[in-house]
Formats: sequence, structure tokens, C-alpha cells
Amino acid sequence: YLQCGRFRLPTNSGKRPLVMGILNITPDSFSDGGHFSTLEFALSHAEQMIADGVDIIDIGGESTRPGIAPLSLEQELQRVMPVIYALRDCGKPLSIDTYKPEVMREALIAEVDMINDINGFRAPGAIDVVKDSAAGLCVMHMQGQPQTMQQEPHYDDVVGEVADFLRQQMDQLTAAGIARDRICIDPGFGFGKNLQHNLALLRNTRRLIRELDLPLLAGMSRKSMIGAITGKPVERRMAGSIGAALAAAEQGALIVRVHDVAETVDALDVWQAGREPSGN
Ligand SMILES: Nc1nc2[nH]c(SCCc3ccc(S(N)(=O)=O)cc3)nc2c(=O)[nH]1
Repeated sequence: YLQCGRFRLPTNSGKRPLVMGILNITPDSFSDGGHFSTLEFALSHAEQMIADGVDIIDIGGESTRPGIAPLSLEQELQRVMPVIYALRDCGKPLSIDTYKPEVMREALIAEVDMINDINGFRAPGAIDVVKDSAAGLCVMHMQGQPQTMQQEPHYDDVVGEVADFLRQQMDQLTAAGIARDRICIDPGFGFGKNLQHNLALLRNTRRLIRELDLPLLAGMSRKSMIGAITGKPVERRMAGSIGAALAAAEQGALIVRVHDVAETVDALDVWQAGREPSGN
């Protein structure tokens, strides 16, 4: 099981990977009233994802796309907290995509079920904030920081270096008394990786899962690696993103983080139907 706050997600059910739907909280795009507010938009999107069969909803206030300026703590809290409280009893596990310990603290007070930290809980105080809770913890690898990470990513051995980082952070979490069954790992596709680095990580996902002996989350949806392979702009990357989800499923990922929930759920259901029942 992956202990995820109020939920326990089965890890060896031999079923298809769980689908984590991306809920980006963007500021009011219509300030002239008469249109949905940020909160109404977010809740309507969440409602749609639930109808589409989402397994986990990942709430993000700050874009960590390469080159995007960081958001202040106050701005991030103002965006995400109303959504977390509004979705608290939606019946699905809620994840918060943040690297700020203060946001983690407020989200845990609101009983969020998973902390999804692109910074792998490296911020001072992050481990202390999350240790005395039951929330799931997604530890992701990132080289550098979002502002500059895609400029010249370099590794001697990308799979080995990512594995070493994930193991090091896992050891820090367990040394703080955090139960292993709360932790999942994530290679961090696109976070300080070029296309070859991303493909090496995808091809070695099963190895990462085996070496760390932890469930793995993969997030490739609409990222530049899909664009590089298909030649499609970001708004035309759904089919390529579904291909990436299937590749991650074949490599044994437990969770795939996607924009297109309904389509990915269907693709994974059909993929699963064609597999031996015992395979997991
Ligand atoms: N656990 C987890 N959380 C995530 N949160 C995000 S936000 C994506 C930001 C972004 C967009 C686009 C590119 S690029 N240069 O590859 O096109 C990089 C990063 N992603 C992930 C992910 O994977 N795991």
C-alpha cells in the first residue's frame, strides 16, 4: 500500500496505474465579472476530472515550467487553500504540488492526502513539517531550479545519479521516522533533463522501482520530450502523452500525472485488459 492521508492506495493490485489529474490554479483570467472566478473554474475542472475517473487530484498554485518566475508564498496560499478546502470531501485523494514548507503545513492542516514536492523535500524544515502526518510523500528529482534547469542539463550517468538522489532523500525521510509506505519516487521528467536524459530515465523506470523498492510516479504529459518526439506543439500532444502513460505503465509505474484524464483512463483500461491478470 501507499499510505496517502485518509486513503491507502494498493501498490500490487496488478491493475492499471492510478491516474493523477493536474489541477493548475491559474489567476482570474476574466476580471470583468460575468465569468467564472478562479475558484469556480478550478472546482468545475475538478468535477469534470472526477466524472472522467481520476484517482488523485494534484493541486498546483505555482507553475514550475522552465523559466517561469516564482510565486510569492502569499500568492500561492491564496490560490491553493480555497481549492483544497472546497475539494476536501470530494471523495478522491488530494495532492498538493508545492516545494514550500509553509504551503505544506497549511495543506496538511486542511488534511490534504499527499505532498508532491518537485524539490524532493530538500527545503529547510520540509521534512519536519511532513513527518508527523499520514500524508503520502512524492519525492521527485530535479537538477537545478525551474528558472535555469533546462539551460544545459548534464549528467555522467543520469539514471544512476537520479537513483542516488532519490535513495538519499528516502533515507533522510525514513531517518526522520517517516514510514516507508508513505513514500513514492519520481524521476522528474523535464526537470533538468534533455530528451536523451528523459528517454534514458523512461527506459530504466523499472530499474528505478526495483532498486529503490518504492512505487513510482511518472509525469510526462504534454512536456517537451513529447514535442521532441512527435514534432507537435503543446496543444497537440495528447496522443503522445497517452503513449508516454502507456510506456510508464509498461515499466511498472504506480501513478501517471496527466492533463487528459478521460482519455488516459480509457487508454490504460484497454492496455490493462490486454495483459495477463497476474502481471503487476
Ligand atoms: N511529481 C511530479 N510533479 C510534477 N509537477 C510538474 S509541473 C511541470 C512543469 C514542467 C513543464 C514542462 C517541462 S518541459 N521543459 O519538459 O517541457 C518541465 C517541467 N511536473 C511534475 C512531475 O513530473 N512529477
